[in-house]
Amino acid sequence: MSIVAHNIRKIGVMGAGQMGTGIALVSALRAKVPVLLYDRSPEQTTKGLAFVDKLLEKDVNKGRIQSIDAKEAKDRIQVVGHEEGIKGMRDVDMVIEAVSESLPLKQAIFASISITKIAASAVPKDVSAASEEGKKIAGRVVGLHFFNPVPVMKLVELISALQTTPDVLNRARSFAVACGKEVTTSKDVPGFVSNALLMPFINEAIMCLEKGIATKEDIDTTLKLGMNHPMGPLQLVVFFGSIGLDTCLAIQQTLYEGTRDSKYRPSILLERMVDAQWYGKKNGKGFYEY
Ligand SMILES: NC(=O)c1ccc[n+]([C@@H]2O[C@H](COP(=O)([O-])OP(=O)(O)OC[C@H]3O[C@@H](n4cnc5c(N)ncnc54)[C@H](O)[C@@H]3O)[C@@H](O)[C@H]2O)c1
Repeated sequence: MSIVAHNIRKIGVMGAGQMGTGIALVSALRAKVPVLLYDRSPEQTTKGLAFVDKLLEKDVNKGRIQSIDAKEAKDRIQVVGHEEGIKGMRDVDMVIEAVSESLPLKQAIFASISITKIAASAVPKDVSAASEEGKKIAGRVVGLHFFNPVPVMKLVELISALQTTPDVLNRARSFAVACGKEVTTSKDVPGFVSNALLMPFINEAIMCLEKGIATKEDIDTTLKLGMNHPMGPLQLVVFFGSIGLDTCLAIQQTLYEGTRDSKYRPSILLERMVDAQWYGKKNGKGFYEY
């Protein structure tokens, strides 16, 4: 596939949490694009910038980049002040949204985010989604699914909404490539490819444990040594640190409800673990003790 020029001269990143700062960093360091970073919490922005400094310093110390590259990358990231807020993002070619989900929506993270729905909601109320103007507005929305930690994980999953124009899709792909990522494309389905495969895999491993088919250690060892996975599914389920079993359950429930396919039924043991508030690494107790 030929790569089109992304023609992105400046980006805005909304949210300076784990994902937002990672995205700002790869955009500034790899794609060498100026970044405007905005977070509703100034403390979070300060924390995010300190994290960027730490990662750049580590790259320099390990000889992966020169200190001049680190300095230039850092200089490309500018914080949008609180007074300006979102309006400070006016003159950018692309805005990447990486804010936390609101609590009711949090239930749906990763699995239910319909890019098509987000694109439709970009159309102002007084404009018809079927009009030329409506299609043009919604056509500019595209899904770029980065993985945590962004500077380390090599993948970006690219998701086209029903409305996304081919030009926007191609430019988004080029941008992700410029950020040093490999890009895969997924249709806009619950979980995209990544979580539609990963979550049932983890859920099935929990079902094996629930049915007493094998011990947790044996389930993990089977996949590690037999299939060369870097870690077993019950270790992986909490590897994401801040995520945990509660989020896994929410994703699995969303896959189940979003597809109405019984193969996605969440394991009862997973539900009970969450009832017990044993979420994994993030609070110290899960299938293993942390
Ligand atoms: N952490 C992961 O492993 C991971 C992986 C892939 C996708 N995601 C998704 O990426 C998004 C961000 O996740 P994260 O882990 O970086 O979360 P996070 O909680 O670390 O950071 C989110 C940031 O968004 C800010 N924020 C919230 N509402 C805002 C608003 N209206 N305007 C500006 N800033 C706002 C918060 O202050 C916070 O700093 C979420 O939607 C999450 O589902 C996360």
